[in-house]
Amino acid sequence: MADKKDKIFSFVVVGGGIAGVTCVEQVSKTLEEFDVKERPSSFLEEKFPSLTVIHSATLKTADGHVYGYEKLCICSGGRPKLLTHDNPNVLGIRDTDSAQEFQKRLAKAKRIVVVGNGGIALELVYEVEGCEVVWAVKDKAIGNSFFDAGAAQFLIPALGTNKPERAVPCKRSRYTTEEPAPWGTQVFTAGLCHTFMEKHNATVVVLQRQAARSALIGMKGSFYKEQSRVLLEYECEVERILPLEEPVQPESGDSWPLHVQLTNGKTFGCDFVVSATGVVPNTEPFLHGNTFALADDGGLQVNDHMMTSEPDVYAAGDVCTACWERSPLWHQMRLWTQARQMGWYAGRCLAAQALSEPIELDFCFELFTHITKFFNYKVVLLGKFNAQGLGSDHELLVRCTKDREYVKVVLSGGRMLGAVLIGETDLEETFENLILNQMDLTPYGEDLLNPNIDIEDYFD
Ligand SMILES: Cc1cc2nc3c(=O)[nH]c(=O)nc-3n(C[C@H](O)[C@H](O)[C@H](O)COP(=O)(O)OP(=O)(O)OC[C@H]3O[C@@H](n4cnc5c(N)ncnc54)[C@H](O)[C@@H]3O)c2cc1C
Ligand SMILES: NC(=O)C1=CN([C@@H]2O[C@H](COP(=O)(O)OP(=O)(O)OC[C@H]3O[C@@H](n4cnc5c(N)ncnc54)[C@H](OP(=O)(O)O)[C@@H]3O)[C@@H](O)[C@H]2O)C=CC1
Repeated sequence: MADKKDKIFSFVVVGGGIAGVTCVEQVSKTLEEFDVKERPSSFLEEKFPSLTVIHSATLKTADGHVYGYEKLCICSGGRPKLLTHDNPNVLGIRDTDSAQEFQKRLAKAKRIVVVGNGGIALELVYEVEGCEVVWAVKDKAIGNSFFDAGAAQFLIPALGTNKPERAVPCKRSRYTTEEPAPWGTQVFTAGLCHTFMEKHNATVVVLQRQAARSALIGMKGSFYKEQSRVLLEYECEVERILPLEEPVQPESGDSWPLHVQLTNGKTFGCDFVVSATGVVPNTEPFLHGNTFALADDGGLQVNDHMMTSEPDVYAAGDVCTACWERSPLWHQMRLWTQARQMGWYAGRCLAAQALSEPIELDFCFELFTHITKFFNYKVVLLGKFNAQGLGSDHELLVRCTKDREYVKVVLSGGRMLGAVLIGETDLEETFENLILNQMDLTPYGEDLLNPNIDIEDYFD
C-alpha cells in the first residue's frame, strides 16, 4: 500500500545543523510575504499531479509519518569516517553525545591514542589535559589538512614545555637553502618546501601541553594531574587494534585495556582510540529509492543553484559536494563557515525559484576563506593557501617570527593566489583584496612581506 502523506509543505529542510538552520532562516526571511504553511495533499496533487508518483517528493520520518514537499533541502551533515565501526574503544567526535561520551571516557583515562591529522586532532591534542596522548600522524608534519610543513613547524613549540618569554624574530629561517632577506622573509619554491618536509622526517617528540579552550575545552584525564604528554608519531597509521586476548609485551609494568599497533612497528597500550580521520557525507538515509548523483567523496552533487540531480531536491553543508564550475580561488572544505554559506545560499535559491526570480552564484564562493584557532593562535587561510592544484607553477614568500606569527603567501605569475596567516598579523583584509583583484605584485618583490612596510597603507 502506498504511504499516505500526512502533510504537504512548500519547503522541507532536513537537518538542524548550521546549514539547515541558516537555510530555514533565509527562506523565511526572503519569503516573508510568502505563505509557508501546511496544505492538504490535494493542493499539491492538483498543482503538480506528477509529484504524487515521484518517490522523492515525499519524506518518511523515523516515526512513520510521510510528508510531501514542493522543495526539499537536505542538510544532514556528515558523520565521522571511523577507523573501524565495530570496536567500542574507537571513538569519533561529531556531536554533543559523542563529545560527552569522549569526556566521560577521558576522565578515567591515563593514555589515549589520537589518529588523524586534521581539525579535530589538532584541537584535541592541544586541549586534552592530564592524560598522555599518542598522536599518530600519517604525514611528515602536523595539520596536513590545513597548512604546510612550515606552519606546522611554527606551531609545534606551542605544544612544548618551555615556551619562550619573548618573541624573537627569526633572522634566518631554518627551512630554506636560500639567502634570507635582511628582515627574515624568504622566498622559496614549492620544491624547496618539499625538501624541508623531507628534512623534517621527525621520529618521536615528547612534549607537554598546556592551556585548554573551545568545545573540547577542559578535557581531563585521570593520570597526570599537572601535565600531559603528547607523543608524536609521524608517518604512520594504525596497523591494527589488538584483540584483548592477544598477549602483548608489557611496557613498564602498565596494563592497558587496549593495544594499538602502528605501521611504524610500535605498539602502544591505551584506554581508548580517538579516530579523528575525517567525515563522510551523511547521505545514506536518502539514497534508498532515489538516484542521486554522488561525487567521488560520496557527497550529493549540487549545481550552482545547490540543486541535486533529483527534481526539487536541494542540498547544503557537509552532505553535499559543490559540482559547479568553481572559481579558481575557491575549493570546498567541510567547515562550519562553508556549511553556513551554503545553507544561506540554498535558502535564497529555494526562495528565488518559488518566486520565479533569477539568482546568481553568491560572491562568497569566489574566494576560499577560513578563520580559526589552532594551538591558541589565530589562523587565517585564504584562496589556494597550500598552493592546491598549482603543481610547481608557484612561489612562496614566507615571513616567520618565532612564537608570534607565520605568514605565507602563494604567488603565481606575480599574482597572489593564497595565504596562510598565523598569529595577529592584521594582514587578512589587505591580502584578501590582493587575491581578489589579482594585481600584479612583481614590482614589490619580497617587500610584500617586509614588516617595516605598512602593507595596508601601501595598497590603499
Ligand atoms: C569536533 C568538531 C569541531 C569542529 N570545529 C570546527 C571549527 O572550529 N570550524 C569550522 O569551520 N568547522 C568545524 N567543524 C566542522 C563543522 O562543524 C561542520 O562542517 C558543520 O557543522 C557542518 O554543518 P552541517 O549543517 O552541514 O552539518 P551538521 O552540523 O552535522 O548538522 C547536520 C544535522 O542533520 C541532522 N540529521 C542527520 N541526518 C538526519 C536525518 N536523516 N533526518 C533528520 N536530521 C538528520 C543531524 O542530527 C544534525 O543536526 C567541526 C566539526 C567537529 C566534529
Ligand atoms: N578549526 C577547524 O576549522 C576545525 C574543523 N574541523 C572540521 O571537522 C571535520 C572533521 O574533522 P577531522 O575528523 O579532523 O577531519 P579532517 O578532514 O580535518 O582530517 C582528517 C585527517 O585524518 C587523516 N586520515 C584519514 N584517514 C586516515 C587513516 N585511516 N589513518 C590515519 N589518518 C587518516 C586525513 O588525511 P588525508 O587528508 O590525507 O586523507 C586527515 O589528515 C572536518 O571537516 C574538519 O575540517 C574540525 C575541527 C576543527
